[in-house]
Amino acid sequence: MARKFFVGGNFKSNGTVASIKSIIDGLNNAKLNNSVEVVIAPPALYLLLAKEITGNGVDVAAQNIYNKGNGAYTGEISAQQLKDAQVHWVILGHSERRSIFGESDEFVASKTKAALDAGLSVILCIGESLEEREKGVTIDIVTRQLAAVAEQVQDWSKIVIAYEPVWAIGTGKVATTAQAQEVHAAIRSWLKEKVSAEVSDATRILYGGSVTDKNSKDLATQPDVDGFLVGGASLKPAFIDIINSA
Ligand SMILES: O=C(CO)COP(=O)(O)O
Repeated sequence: MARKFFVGGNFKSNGTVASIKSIIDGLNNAKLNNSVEVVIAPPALYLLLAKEITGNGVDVAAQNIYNKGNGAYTGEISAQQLKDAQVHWVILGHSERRSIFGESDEFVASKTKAALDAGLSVILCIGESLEEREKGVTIDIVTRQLAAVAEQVQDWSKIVIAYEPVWAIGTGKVATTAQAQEVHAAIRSWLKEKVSAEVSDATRILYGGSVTDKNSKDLATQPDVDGFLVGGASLKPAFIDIINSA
């Protein structure tokens, strides 16, 4: 089955009203390949602004939710609130959430379940650290992260997986096309074995970690690379070339 190429822009905790308007203006005025699904994730404070001004077929994602509904959870945003604000996507399990904020595989899985239950679509991030790669346990780590989700989630139709090796995030050290393809293929086999052949075939698997307009074309040639989750370069005009590299 043909999987629609997907490019996400994770702005992380970057931007101002002015700079986010200017990035979105750039996207609105660009000629974007319409066979690519594009989703940008500004910081939560700017989601409504982004929703209001983003056009050109580009959608908007949050970078996180809490796993409970509305209630006494100071500082958190619920899946229901995103739904109410017509934000249809959320990034979950990003390595910065896992490592800086101590989110466990189970917690990420419970947030994924909460998001799906509310009708949101999820960009689910997984990936190994440098130490884990050097120990040769990359596939064990990513499949452990996926297995935690599979314990709480049956329907994978609204999940896009982003493989983001931690050692490649924000370091300028991009995975080689072979390294990316090897892990993406392993993720797809795992989905086939543990979920279903249909889900394995249909699920988009994005690569993330130092993607730029210089390396995106090569990475996009790999059979199991169905798009990108872009950090730093999503804040720059080069993001448009990355979108169009499919
Ligand atoms: O973490 C990332 C996207 O979620 C990748 O970040 P960089 O593209 O800045 O390496």
